[in-house]
Amino acid sequence: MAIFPLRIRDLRYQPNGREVLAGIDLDLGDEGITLVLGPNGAGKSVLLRTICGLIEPDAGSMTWGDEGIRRPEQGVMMVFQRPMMLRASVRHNVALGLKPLGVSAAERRRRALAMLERVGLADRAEDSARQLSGGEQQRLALARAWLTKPRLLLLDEPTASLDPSASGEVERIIREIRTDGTRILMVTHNLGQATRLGDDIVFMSGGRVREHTPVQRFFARPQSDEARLFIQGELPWRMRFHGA
Ligand SMILES: Nc1ncnc2c1ncn2[C@@H]1O[C@H](COP(=O)(O)OP(=O)(O)OP(=O)(O)O)[C@@H](O)[C@H]1O
Repeated sequence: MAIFPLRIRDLRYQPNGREVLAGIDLDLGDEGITLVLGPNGAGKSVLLRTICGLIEPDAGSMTWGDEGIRRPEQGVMMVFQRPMMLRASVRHNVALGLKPLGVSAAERRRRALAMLERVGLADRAEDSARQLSGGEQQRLALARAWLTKPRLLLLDEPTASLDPSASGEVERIIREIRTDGTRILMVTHNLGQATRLGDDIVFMSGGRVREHTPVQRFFARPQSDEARLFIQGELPWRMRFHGA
């Protein structure tokens, strides 16, 4: 079942009256990597969690595909900045996502090992997942999501605490996942990474989407003063937290 285009209209999340999402409008087609940029507290993580179904919005609509499905039953996965690792081997942790899909144990093992090859963790397959470094855990989490062949993958700052080499490895895997046909929506604070990976940029502040433009245009000719100041690293704090 087609889940794109995803159409988000006037989406609001207001816990205790606080406007965390203040009327999000966003359209996502079925291809590419969209990077979500914006200052701390803009609502980027909350938007991803809402799209994933982890947060119930207070108002607005989110419809998937031309049939306007309210929530797809499968095909949407999210990887967090600090991924959850079961107290089990790397291989078991990767195979985890296949269990609910009814894949046999032998096939889960085969596919998990093949996937570990692709993310450069084959030699760690039988090690404890919790002993992996931060970068390796992030690769494991990407492998776990990728194995389920999601249509949409939501990534919340996947390289936030990684060194440049580990970040580069994660970026390579993200590109491969995209080439494999998965649509990606990813939050980052790394503007270099946004230019390397992104097809388009969603710029958020104050719980709203201020711009949604192709990556080159965003950096060459930002439409709003806020985006221009953000790119220059000069967005004043009051705009960061309260919107324009
Ligand atoms: N359940 C909640 N109840 C109240 N406030 C919340 C809740 N969830 C998030 N917030 C607040 O909403 C704001 C937006 O949070 P969010 O984590 O989405 O920001 P962000 O843009 O991802 O920021 P950062 O770049 O720092 O990760 C924050 O001020 C956060 O404290």
